[in-house]
Amino acid sequence: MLGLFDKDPEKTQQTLVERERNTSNSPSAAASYTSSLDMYSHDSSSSKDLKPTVSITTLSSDKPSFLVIFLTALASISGFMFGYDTGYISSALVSIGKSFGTELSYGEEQFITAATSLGAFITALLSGLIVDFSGRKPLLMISNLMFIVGAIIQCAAESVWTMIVGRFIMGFGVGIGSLISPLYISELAPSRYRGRLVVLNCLGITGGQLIAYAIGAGLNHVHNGWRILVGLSMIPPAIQFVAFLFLPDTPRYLIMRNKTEAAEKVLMRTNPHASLENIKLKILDLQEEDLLSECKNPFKKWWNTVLELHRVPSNFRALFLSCALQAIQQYTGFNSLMYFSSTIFKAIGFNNSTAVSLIVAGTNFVFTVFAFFIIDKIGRRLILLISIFLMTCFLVLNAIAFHFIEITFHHNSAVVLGNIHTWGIVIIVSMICFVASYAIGLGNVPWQQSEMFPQKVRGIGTSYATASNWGGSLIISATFLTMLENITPTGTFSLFAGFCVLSFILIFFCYPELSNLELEEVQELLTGGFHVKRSMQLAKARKNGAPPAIEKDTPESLNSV
Ligand SMILES: O[C@H]1[C@H](O)[C@@H](O)[C@H](O)[C@@H](O)[C@H]1O
Repeated sequence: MLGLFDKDPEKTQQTLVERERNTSNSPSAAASYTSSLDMYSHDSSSSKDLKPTVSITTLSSDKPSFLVIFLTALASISGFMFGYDTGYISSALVSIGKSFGTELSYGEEQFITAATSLGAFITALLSGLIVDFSGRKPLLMISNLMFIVGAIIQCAAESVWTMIVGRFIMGFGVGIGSLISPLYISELAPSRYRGRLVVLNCLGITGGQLIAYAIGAGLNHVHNGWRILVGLSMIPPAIQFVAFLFLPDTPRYLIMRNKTEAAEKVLMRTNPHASLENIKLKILDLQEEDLLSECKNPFKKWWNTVLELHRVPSNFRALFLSCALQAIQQYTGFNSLMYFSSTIFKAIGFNNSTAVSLIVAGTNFVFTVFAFFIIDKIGRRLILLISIFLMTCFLVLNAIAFHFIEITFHHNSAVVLGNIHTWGIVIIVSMICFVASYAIGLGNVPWQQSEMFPQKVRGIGTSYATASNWGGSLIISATFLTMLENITPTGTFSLFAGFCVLSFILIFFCYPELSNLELEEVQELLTGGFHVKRSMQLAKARKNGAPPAIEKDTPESLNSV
């Protein structure tokens, strides 16, 4: 199972025996920090009988240390930039046109908006290929430079094409940040708080969108106000860049690069209450997990990793689930509201569209805060199912309400025939409820993607998933208005509702509960099946503080869901 056992069985045996001894010699440490989750048959009483075993060291069940919270907040600046840069464009578009001499055409507006998603799509894929060589931190710092260069080009832009180039380069930063920030956070976080800490990054995204909308509304009537809006976006990446000059990379990455001492230092600083003994055990866990990737030629190493992502069934299950969740997040239509809410609300006769956009972004933010408090308690699976069930209900309500409103859509503008009436109110209320339902679950859980992959394929696996997100975002933003025109709003929202129903079924049968598990445990869970039932028992046991009672698994029991 782990490469360790294939390569040097004697050393392996020695290590494991030593670990057994360490743990039993120090019962208090073992009780407070260490638990052994043996997913496969193993008789610990006799070293001769040791078989492949995963022994997971839980460093601490305490709250995350100050350093972990600080690093999470700092990494979440990337989330903020993601939100701000995708958020400011809707208000900037209103005034940009006049600065370039003529009003922007519909196509130009689409290009300017989509350039960022396209740039993000490209770098999300590319940075996955290099993240295990370059490190997490340097890539985040490169994304900071791209944010700044992109913003400078836009601020100075005198033509549409310069603007598009600036947005495209900024998109490079968004793509890298959206991949690396949750990865960095989840590799540092204690397992019990991982969900919440990754949601902090989502709070950054939704907060960034809200602030961009608010500042955009404030600068609406200021001459060249959009340049100020874009200029302000340079401050957060500059702060992140300088701070990261002095801060560490993740222990998991440092182990991959054989920097054991540096990893030990980081683990000690991020887990101040853990004993040195347990830190060393944790390092052994991480080294065991990394052993298979020992290979001198970097290209071969990379290629082996790609092969392993696709060929090892547990990795492929992780890939399937993480890409599916990101695609579901986009294809169920939330961003159509984020980008086009003013168009929709104008269509039903509600003229203060800026206020409505602010309400949409505000609801998204407030309910992401709510998700922050409940995600590790309720669990990702249940919260996702509730979220998608509610989204379906509100989408259906929306589709019905639109059926009773006469609207004609024509070239990015909509004309409502008649006055706003009861059905208009139903649409506004159900859309806001739809946003709230999305934000408590589907808006966040897909970004927990890093936890599904073992260390070795985590970089590439999460980059596929992030690219699925940006690909979906690109497609929805490019087709939504066309869909409204061609298949009517009722048809469009029914289509999104249909996606929701399919997604619900997929998640119900395939998505295991991963909260409270160590990152190293998750891949074991995905071995031999999705193990949905088993995952729920395991997560519950972990939540209650007790290491789960391990029964001996046979291949058959592992195959049962
Ligand atoms: O998780 C985020 C968040 O929900 C944003 O509001 C949305 O615009 C993004 O597309 C999504 O990935």
